[in-house]
Amino acid sequence: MQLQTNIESPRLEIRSLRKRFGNRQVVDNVSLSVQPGQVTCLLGPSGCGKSTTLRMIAGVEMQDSGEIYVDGELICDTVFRIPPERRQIGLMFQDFALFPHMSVADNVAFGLKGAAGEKRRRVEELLAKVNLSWAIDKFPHVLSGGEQQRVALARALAPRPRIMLMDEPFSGLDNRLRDGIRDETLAVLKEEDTAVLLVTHEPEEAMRMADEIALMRDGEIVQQGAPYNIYNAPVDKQAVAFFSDINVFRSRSNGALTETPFGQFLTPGFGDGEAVEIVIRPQHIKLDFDREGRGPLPTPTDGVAARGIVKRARFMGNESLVEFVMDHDGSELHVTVPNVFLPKIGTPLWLTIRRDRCFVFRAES
Ligand SMILES: Nc1ncnc2c1ncn2[C@@H]1O[C@H](COP(=O)(O)OP(=O)(O)OP(=O)(O)O)[C@@H](O)[C@H]1O
Repeated sequence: MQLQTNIESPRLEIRSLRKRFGNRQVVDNVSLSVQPGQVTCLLGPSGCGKSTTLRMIAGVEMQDSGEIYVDGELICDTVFRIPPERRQIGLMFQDFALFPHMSVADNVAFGLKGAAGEKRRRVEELLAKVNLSWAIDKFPHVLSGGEQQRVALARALAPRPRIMLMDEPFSGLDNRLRDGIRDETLAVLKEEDTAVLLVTHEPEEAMRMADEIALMRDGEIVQQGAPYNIYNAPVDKQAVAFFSDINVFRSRSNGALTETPFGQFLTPGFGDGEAVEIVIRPQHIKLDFDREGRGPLPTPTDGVAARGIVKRARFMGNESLVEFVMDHDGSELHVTVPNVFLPKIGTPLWLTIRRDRCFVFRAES
């Protein structure tokens, strides 16, 4: 059956999907949509319900409630259900397993219907797109991991799926290969105008691949938006921490202001005495030298400087990580500095925090 296309609607739309295993709500009220040629990443820690969401869309798992639409057509709710093989959805998983006894051409042609000549043309077209025309008559075992992955992509795309569901598709690959394959895969998927829902637990992968990120936690989508917004306007402390190491200062609001060793922060909307957490990433703390017990003068953008003593400094490749014990309360702060900066243990330095890069949250109980 050919599903009808409704131009107005997203290519994929899921509404309020829920799934429970035993007494655990594994997917809880998940809604999202993906447009053609767009990549949405479901990003979250292991066990948060990403794969279960994908399996419901693929049709291999039934939701307890909620609906799935493709181009505006209902393909599944709790009563009506189009079987998986008729959903025009392509799948790619980490263990993509090509058929070992079939040539590359036969692997790619596997899901294709129609005349032999037509099938051959589609196979050739896709192998050219993934730069594997030379491998058309080879068998999978003579190809590298990255090449096999590209064959798997060609195979999944061959029947022109309207949607591609990818579950950690690159995690089996060597680190050095991964970036190149991700970029090539993305280019081919965009060219084919496929809507992609990609599951990953790696923030770097989501930032690299996604037009939109849906951040998932305990079965729920806690934030959804462009990578830039998710990174720069996180909804809570955990959302900041998912993308990088964090520093947290705790204080209490008073008269819409919160005092910290780094100066005052505006905290409108917080009640008097309410606990506040100010969160900053290590790369947004600036360092300055100690001038006989004094630091730099306060500025409106950086607030007041506070002194810390170097506890440890390590070179990490692109940056150096310096750990401080702060004079004011003995707390530890982590700071990253580009390139090589390895002050001796015990060196006093002054820290200022970029106020525009701080996130102010209600303290979690
Ligand atoms: N068929 C099942 N029966 C019972 N529990 C299940 C089943 N499938 C998944 N779960 C549980 O549901 C939770 C979510 O699993 P899911 O695979 O969706 O998470 P995930 O976010 O994709 O994690 P991972 O990245 O580790 O695969 C897990 O705790 C898992 O053990």
